[in-house]
Amino acid sequence: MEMVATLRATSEVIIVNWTFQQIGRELLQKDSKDESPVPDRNNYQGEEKNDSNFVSRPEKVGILAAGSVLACCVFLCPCFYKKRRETSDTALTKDQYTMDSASSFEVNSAAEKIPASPYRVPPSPRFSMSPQLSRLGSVHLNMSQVARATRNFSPSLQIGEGGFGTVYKAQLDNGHIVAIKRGKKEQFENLRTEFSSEVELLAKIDHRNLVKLLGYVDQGHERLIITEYVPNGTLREHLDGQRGKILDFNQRLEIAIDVAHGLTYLHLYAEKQIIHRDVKSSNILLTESMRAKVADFGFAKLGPMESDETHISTKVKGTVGYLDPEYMKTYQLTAKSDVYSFGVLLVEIMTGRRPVELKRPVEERVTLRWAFNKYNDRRVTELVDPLMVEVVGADILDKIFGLAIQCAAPIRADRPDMKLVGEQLWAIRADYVRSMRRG
Ligand SMILES: Nc1ncnc2c1ncn2[C@@H]1O[C@H](COP(=O)(O)OP(=O)(O)OP(=O)(O)O)[C@@H](O)[C@H]1O
Repeated sequence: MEMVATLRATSEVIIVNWTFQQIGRELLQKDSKDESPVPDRNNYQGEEKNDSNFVSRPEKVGILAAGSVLACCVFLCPCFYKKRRETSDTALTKDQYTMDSASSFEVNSAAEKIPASPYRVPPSPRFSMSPQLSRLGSVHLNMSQVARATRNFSPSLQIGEGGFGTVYKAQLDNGHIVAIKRGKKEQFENLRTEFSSEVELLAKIDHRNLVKLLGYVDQGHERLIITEYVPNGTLREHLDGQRGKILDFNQRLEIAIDVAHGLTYLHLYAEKQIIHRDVKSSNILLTESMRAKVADFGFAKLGPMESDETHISTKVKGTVGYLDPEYMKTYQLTAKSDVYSFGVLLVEIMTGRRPVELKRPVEERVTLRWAFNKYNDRRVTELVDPLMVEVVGADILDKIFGLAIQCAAPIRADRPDMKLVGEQLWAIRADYVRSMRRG
């Protein structure tokens, strides 16, 4: 495929753990010495070396993740080492797709260089929203109204739990159903950034593929974010078969297109560019008609402000397994980091597999790498989620996996932008519909 033919794998990707950066580097360097060059099936100039940390499934953790990631690396490096020796003659870049641990995390690194913006909340011990923000959102509640709506934060109304806090389904006095995210009290100080980030960014966006902010409460020790309620669970739950009917191929394609549209809006059409930084299947919520909305802007960040700036330098945040290796290595964040995560997500949507599955045979544990191998061997039909009943033509699958792999290219310059990704997915869907009509 032409797009994939442009892939270049040239950077050495460094392990997640900055606290133990040096040790991690040494491990990886030792490991990577045994790596064979990795030509892609078309034109892959594989020199990429990557990190090798495994955990079983994505979950948000704090800075301690760095330590656990290193621990995983220490335990699992021998597996990689062995594997690489065993398969040194394969025509595949092992290291390119080894970004594999799966916890959300953040790491202190280079100083943040985001220019001041009228939307950013200045740090303050009491943490209050700017006057501008306090007028945003169409739902204005005080704490007693919130208590009524959530029946005093009744566990029976709890619909989820994340790094920021607990999410409740709530009914307002006017009958509207909303989701209320309540910040964890014990993380009061840590929440300041995440809360302000989420509120500021959500307040500025209005797109059918992005979860809408309706209001917020910042009172005493309460941090509450009120958003539209999206009733049909997360994409991950659907892929796991926890929500009844298994997603068919067309639904999966449409979900991918919706996510691409939501991200395109954030990157290109929002008042200021917004980089989500935590694109993953558990942050994609589905409506009853199976349309997708991107949620959870807790890690989102404004993109470069000046036209001559190519990136912002900032802490590494996100979920391991979906994290852009170039961002991890350089601390340089661009919209292409979301494109990388989207590539991982697209593989997940089509295969049903999480980015990292430790219970699999070693060569299948990193889903992206496994998919790349199959793609390279022209065996894409073996990648399709076995729960999906339809038979999809190899040509269509080839295009989808080719696009996903292009999105997850190790070098950001090789990744398409989200707008192009959406267009490509549309074209693939049109091909698919035509092929269905032909029977
Ligand atoms: N607007 C919403 N409508 C319906 N359900 C929601 C909504 N927002 C969140 N949820 C549910 O609550 C769960 C927790 O959401 P939250 O964004 O707090 O955490 P997360 O994304 O799962 O984890 P983390 O923030 O640690 O990455 C989601 O997985 C989802 O099931």
